[in-house]
Amino acid sequence: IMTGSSRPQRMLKAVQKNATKGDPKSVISAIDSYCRHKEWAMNVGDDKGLILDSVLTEVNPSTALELGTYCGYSSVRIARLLSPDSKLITIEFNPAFAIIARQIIAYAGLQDKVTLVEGASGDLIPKMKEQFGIKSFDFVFLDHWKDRYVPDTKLLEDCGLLKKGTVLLADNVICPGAPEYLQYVRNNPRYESRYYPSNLEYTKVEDGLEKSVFLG
Ligand SMILES: Nc1ncnc2c1ncn2[C@@H]1O[C@H](Cn2cc(CNC(=O)c3cc([N+](=O)[O-])cc(O)c3O)nn2)[C@@H](O)[C@H]1O
Ligand SMILES: [Mg+2]
Repeated sequence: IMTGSSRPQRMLKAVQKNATKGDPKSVISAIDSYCRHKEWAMNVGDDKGLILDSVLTEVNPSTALELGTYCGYSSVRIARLLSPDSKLITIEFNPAFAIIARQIIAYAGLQDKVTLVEGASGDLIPKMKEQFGIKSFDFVFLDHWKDRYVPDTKLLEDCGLLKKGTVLLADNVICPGAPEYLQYVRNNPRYESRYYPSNLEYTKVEDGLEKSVFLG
């Protein structure tokens, strides 16, 4: 049996202790402060989070997809910026993480804007149209296993879930790195790609986000 708390459980405790219920901004800063000062965790973080915010504000998506929920930090960052009738679908296959993410998303008061689906992205993407009535996504945030970025991007294309102008934003393209993904989107006439330099969450290590616009 597993005893003691997990890192995600401690992160949730920090939110419950330091954030204000229904206030997404306070949830974000509670997690950032905990992960910067107490215990590192693989959230996109505050530095790259500002880039995520600015791309989201520019795109203003009606339907957004996130691959790799983890504890819900970026789900909260994304959902807080969505306009009233817009939705975020976030896919997470680790049930222990999903339980925590649901609580953190609910603590921020964003449960009505976020649908967390448990399972592997490769299995769930083909079900998006029929199960969730999605025609196409306006925005996709990739933050799951780095070797799934290319296959899942191809799957989104093949399932007709990308339309002209859909923006893909990929985390960790430098650290831990997603070299095949950079190769794929940068040498592909169907994408217009741009790199946003930053640093790995809560560290001075170089990392960044790759923004790729699907040209149809
Ligand atoms: N195919 C998949 N489908 C659904 N969920 C998935 C899938 N692969 C991983 N996940 C989930 O993403 C969550 C978070 N996650 C992300 C990664 C990959 N990301 C990293 O490994 C990472 C690693 C560092 N790092 O090591 O410095 C920094 C980061 O920002 C990262 O995103 N592994 N688990 C986990 O809960 C996992 O179950
Ligand atoms: Mg990441």
